Amino acid sequence: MTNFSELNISESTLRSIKRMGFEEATPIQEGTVTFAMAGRDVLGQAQTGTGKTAAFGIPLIEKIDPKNPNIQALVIAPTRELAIQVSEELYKLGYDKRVKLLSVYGGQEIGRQIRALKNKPQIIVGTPGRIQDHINRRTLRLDEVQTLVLDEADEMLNMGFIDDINAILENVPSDRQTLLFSATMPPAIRKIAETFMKDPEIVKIKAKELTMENIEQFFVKATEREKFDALSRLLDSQKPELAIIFGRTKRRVDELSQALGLRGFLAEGIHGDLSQAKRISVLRQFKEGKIDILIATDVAARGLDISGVTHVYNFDIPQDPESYVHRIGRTGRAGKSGVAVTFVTPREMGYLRIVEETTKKRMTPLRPPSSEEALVGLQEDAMQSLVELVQNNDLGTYRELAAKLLENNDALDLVAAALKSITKEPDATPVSLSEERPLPMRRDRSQGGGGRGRGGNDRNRGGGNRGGGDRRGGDRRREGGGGGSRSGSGSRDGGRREGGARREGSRDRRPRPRRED
Ligand SMILES: Nc1ncnc2c1ncn2[C@@H]1O[C@H](COP(=O)(O)OP(=O)(O)OP(=O)(O)O)[C@@H](O)[C@H]1O
Ligand SMILES: [Mg+2]
Repeated sequence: MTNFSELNISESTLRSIKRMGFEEATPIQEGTVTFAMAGRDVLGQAQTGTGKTAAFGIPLIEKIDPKNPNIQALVIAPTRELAIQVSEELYKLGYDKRVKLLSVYGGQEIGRQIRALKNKPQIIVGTPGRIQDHINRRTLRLDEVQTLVLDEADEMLNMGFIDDINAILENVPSDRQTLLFSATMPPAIRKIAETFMKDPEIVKIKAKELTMENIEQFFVKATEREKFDALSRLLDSQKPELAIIFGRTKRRVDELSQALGLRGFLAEGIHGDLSQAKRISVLRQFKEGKIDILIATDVAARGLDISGVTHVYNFDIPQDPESYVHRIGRTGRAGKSGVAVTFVTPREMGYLRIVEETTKKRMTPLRPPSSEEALVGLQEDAMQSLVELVQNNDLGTYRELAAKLLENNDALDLVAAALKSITKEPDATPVSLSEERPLPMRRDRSQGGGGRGRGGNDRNRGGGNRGGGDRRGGDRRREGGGGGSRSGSGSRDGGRREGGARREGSRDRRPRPRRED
């Protein structure tokens, strides 16, 4: 690792970096900063959680002329949450230079954004739909933009944002510098690079595996019906500090959060049908540890940096390996360790193997504890805490109470009763989840081309309405934003697609909505 001071970075930015607590530059930062500060376009790939934001953020901040009141840099991100997070990181990086910055995304009142735009921000971070909306309203002028960043460009492509991005770029000078980043580089990214970039320098951090080594990866083979009990026993035994559970559809997320709530877990769901305010508040509670389990569709999988996520559970195996990489990458960030557990039904095993081929890493089979084993584990915890209390030696008046109890009771019975009362016995409250249809049988990635085989027939095969799920999650392009446009924000985009729709309720055969939705 290299010290930031060796990278020709100005004093003010170095001060900001230091304040952020970064000591040494990560490899992607070293490579990107060097090439980007020399004016080159950069296509950057490095594993999840390795600091790609600052990798583009530092050269971007360095290039801003604080005396120039125009918008000099534009950062486009696929989801609202990510736009907010990236703008926070840029704000910190640009703090000492007094750089002015604004984030614009769907679901937030557009009038407020228009007023804020009049304050002459120098950097805009936003989601594609809302940026375009501002361009159409002539409230955003991009003709002085010198740096363009596409964070998670392949995801934006998957979400169907290509037209929006093309339209945005028509308003950005062609002699700009373009920086493009992701942890995965599926084939489609090459097309984006050719379309949007000039002779890009590819900064690819070589790693044996696509996923981080410090994430332990397991899989649990279980039928659809067994999955929930297996999950709740695993949560009891693994006791994650903060966990993210990914589900395939919005319905799934809602049902899982209710079911986990019934079993006494502090869990909340997040997906694109929730209002923006709700999404932000759930994320905040999770970051503050007020809830310890976040259940999400892929909306949270891209780029979100929440420190302290110890476990990621894929309650439903993702359809494509790239999603897997981004999902599990929410743990094991910035050098920390993490655990990822993927549930897979017997007929989905082919998907598991495809994921393993892509990541070049085998997952270890894991058998969740039986309910008896789970009970034993929890009883051991109870014993441990009793022993610790004894060792702490501050039982005060409790000793007198104990002496009184011992006058009329058997000592063994008393200790057993104390243990029983503090053991958190596994909660077997019955819950009902609608069954998700397993992914179609598939043993190879023959769809090629688009990297994730968008809209492939097998994705829709066997469609039909099951348990009402399609009514809620049927439109894969709308995930992430429906709430925004319907909540009367006055925006045509309403953030309609921001948030990772494509895999949610994708069994609907309805044609995709046009972009005015
Ligand atoms: N040089 C550094 N030293 C220490 N911590 C760092 C450094 N650079 C970044 N970080 C921290 O590491 C975490 C992950 O960074 P970031 O979100 O930029 O990762 P990423 O590579 O973009 O991941 P993803 O692929 O998931 O988007 C952040 O909390 C960030 O503040
Ligand atoms: Mg990132």
